[in-house]
Amino acid sequence: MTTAIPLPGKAGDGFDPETAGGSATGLGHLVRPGEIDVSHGAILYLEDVTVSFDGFKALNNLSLSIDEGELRCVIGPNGAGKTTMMDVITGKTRPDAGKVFLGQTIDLARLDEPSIARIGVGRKFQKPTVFTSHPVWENLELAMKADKGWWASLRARLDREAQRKVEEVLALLHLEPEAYRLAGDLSHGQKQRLEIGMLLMQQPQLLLLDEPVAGMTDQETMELAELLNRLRGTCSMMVVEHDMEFVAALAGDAGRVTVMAEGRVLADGTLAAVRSDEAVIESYLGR
Ligand SMILES: Nc1ncnc2c1ncn2[C@@H]1O[C@H](COP(=O)(O)OP(=O)(O)OP(=O)(O)O)[C@@H](O)[C@H]1O
Repeated sequence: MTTAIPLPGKAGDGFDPETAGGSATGLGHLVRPGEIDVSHGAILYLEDVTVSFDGFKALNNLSLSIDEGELRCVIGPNGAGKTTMMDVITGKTRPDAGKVFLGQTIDLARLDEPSIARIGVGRKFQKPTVFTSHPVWENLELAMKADKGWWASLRARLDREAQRKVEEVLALLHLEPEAYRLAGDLSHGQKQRLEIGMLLMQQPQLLLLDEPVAGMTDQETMELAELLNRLRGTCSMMVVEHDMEFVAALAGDAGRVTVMAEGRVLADGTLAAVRSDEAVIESYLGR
């Protein structure tokens, strides 16, 4: 199955099918703009990824894959390499070795940060970054317009399309009553939800969330868990988090949780399985 995504696909936009696609990787065919090949089920595939900082291996032969539509929680002690992994996926850090693929054919290790964002990988950092002096709805509209290369030529369509999309995302975020408030006046939890909404405006295929509930109240934490659960099926997600209540609300009984330690996967399975894993108890969760 292939999934259509809005790609700019024009000269000079940083996306190069020759280097992104199959001819460069030996996978047999080129990636056409607008498609992510998830025919083997995986939206993200990392194999033996290593990143060294002055000889220290922040990632040490890290291998993992995420299925299309999956919501994967990643946990692990400080310094396990979770942020470095996200840096590699988003093109912020180049791996010294290993494979990093979006779908079957898009070699992320060969693309720069803006190109990776544009082909559908959205990233949410820990701190919310919203346009505080603009109303909530305008933050969403601006996020859509930020994808300027593609939209500029579709200006007439943009207004209708943007309005529909803003309304849809506001409803999804449960921020309709706040639509006309300044983003700077929102609570911390609402700002975090708004920023996720800004990423959704760009229709990501894969959303990476780095410790999204840090600093949130319990209620805000559960509201965010509900939002991410509502997003299931619309995009694949990887959530790095230390808050185990939040992880439990996302993973449920059957969801897969990956535990990282020392730059690699220490354990992987249901939350109950990793919680009872001796190595995980030893290195992270404690008794
Ligand atoms: N730019 C860098 N230069 C040197 N060392 C780095 C750099 N970035 C990360 N590291 C080191 O790599 C290791 C992994 O860091 P990383 O931030 O990826 O871990 P983490 O699992 O995200 O931790 P936390 O849960 O605290 O956010 C750490 O020991 C960190 O000090």
